[in-house]
Amino acid sequence: MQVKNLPQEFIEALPVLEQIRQAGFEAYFVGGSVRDTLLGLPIHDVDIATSAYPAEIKDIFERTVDTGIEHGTVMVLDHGNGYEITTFRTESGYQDFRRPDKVEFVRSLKEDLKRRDLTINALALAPDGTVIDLFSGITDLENKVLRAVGQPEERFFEDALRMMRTVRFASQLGFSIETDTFAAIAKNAHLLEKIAVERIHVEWVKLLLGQDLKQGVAAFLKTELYRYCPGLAQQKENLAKLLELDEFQLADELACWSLLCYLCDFSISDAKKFLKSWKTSNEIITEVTNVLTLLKHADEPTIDPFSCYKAKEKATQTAADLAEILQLKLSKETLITTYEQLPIKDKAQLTINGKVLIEKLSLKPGPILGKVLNILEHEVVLGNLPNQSEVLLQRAQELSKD
Ligand SMILES: Nc1ccn([C@@H]2O[C@H](COP(=O)(O)OP(=O)(O)OP(=O)(O)O)[C@@H](O)[C@H]2O)c(=O)n1
Ligand SMILES: [Mg+2]
Repeated sequence: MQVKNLPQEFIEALPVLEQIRQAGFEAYFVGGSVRDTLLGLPIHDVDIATSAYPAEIKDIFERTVDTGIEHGTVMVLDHGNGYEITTFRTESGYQDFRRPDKVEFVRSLKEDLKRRDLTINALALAPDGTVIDLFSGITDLENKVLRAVGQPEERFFEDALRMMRTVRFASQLGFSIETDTFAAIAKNAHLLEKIAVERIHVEWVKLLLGQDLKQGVAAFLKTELYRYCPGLAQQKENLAKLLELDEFQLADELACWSLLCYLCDFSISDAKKFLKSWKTSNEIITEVTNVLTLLKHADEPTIDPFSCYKAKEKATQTAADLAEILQLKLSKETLITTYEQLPIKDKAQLTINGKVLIEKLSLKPGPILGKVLNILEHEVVLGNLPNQSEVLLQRAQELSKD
């Protein structure tokens, strides 16, 4: 097969491949960018593989950085963008199911491709556009099949994360998993326990953001990979609720975690523990908490404006999107409109503040002042008082006397 029009990202990298070839070595584009090009999808990282050893690459180019020299990866800076160039390699002795005991550099493209995870990821693209397809990856792309290269179990023993990658691709691409590959995942799902949660996290979020999430989730459940993910072992039925929903597409990581926590019916403190076990960022934990607090009103037709004010824009938008996906009684429109109609979105927008109250009303800093400000904020947010300084000062005066 021949790719006629190379994507711009590849065209820009051609001088790098050309320079390696002129030095007498082979060089190809490999990995996800080749797969995505053949699928007509945008590409995000350009990986280059070569028969030249790292030391040889460093001789060929002037500006290089040892970004992953022990795996055979050198970054070349000579041609504008930085390009990661990895020497063809084979690996052996995966005693811990995640890293090879030994990486060996080789001169043969075939040796390199045959230790890659899936046939659709084991394609190489030559600078002239020729696709090197040694494992029928193109047929699998056409048939929308995810098939491990060679013996599936061997590939998953090499790196157990590949099992999560496979279900992630099922979701991203809407492909089905070939029978033997599927059976090998089901048999070895427990090996996922050997994998760092940070790596599983990346795949899990990509799975949930996939356009064919149901396909990915169905495989995740059926292979029982879920049993070896943090906090999900007891959640089979709740996860299966994802399969019952109408078609939907999640917007971002916050939506993913919020939806999960909601479907699992986690309390705020359970949700925090769950998210911590996945090592999500503190920002995600805070925002998910805000979304779940809003969704406590899921069965009510309206929501009080102060709840939206407290949750802020991002969480309200996310709760609104989930309200639509879950077809809650509390509708998307209600959440959005309630937020948009807030007289103020932030305390800083109040026409008075502590300093003003101290100056104009001779109030003293302390709990009373704080309480007065809170009441004013509340009443302005609820629309009970206009956000006008004279009105607020007058009300503050009354309140401070109480
Ligand atoms: N556990 C892994 C990770 C990666 N690869 C190989 O390395 C390539 C690049 O890996 P990576 O960028 O992590 O994944 P992509 O397949 O490119 O997917 P994405 O589009 O998400 O980057 C893969 O295509 C595959 O050939 C592999 O065999 N096993
Ligand atoms: Mg990639």
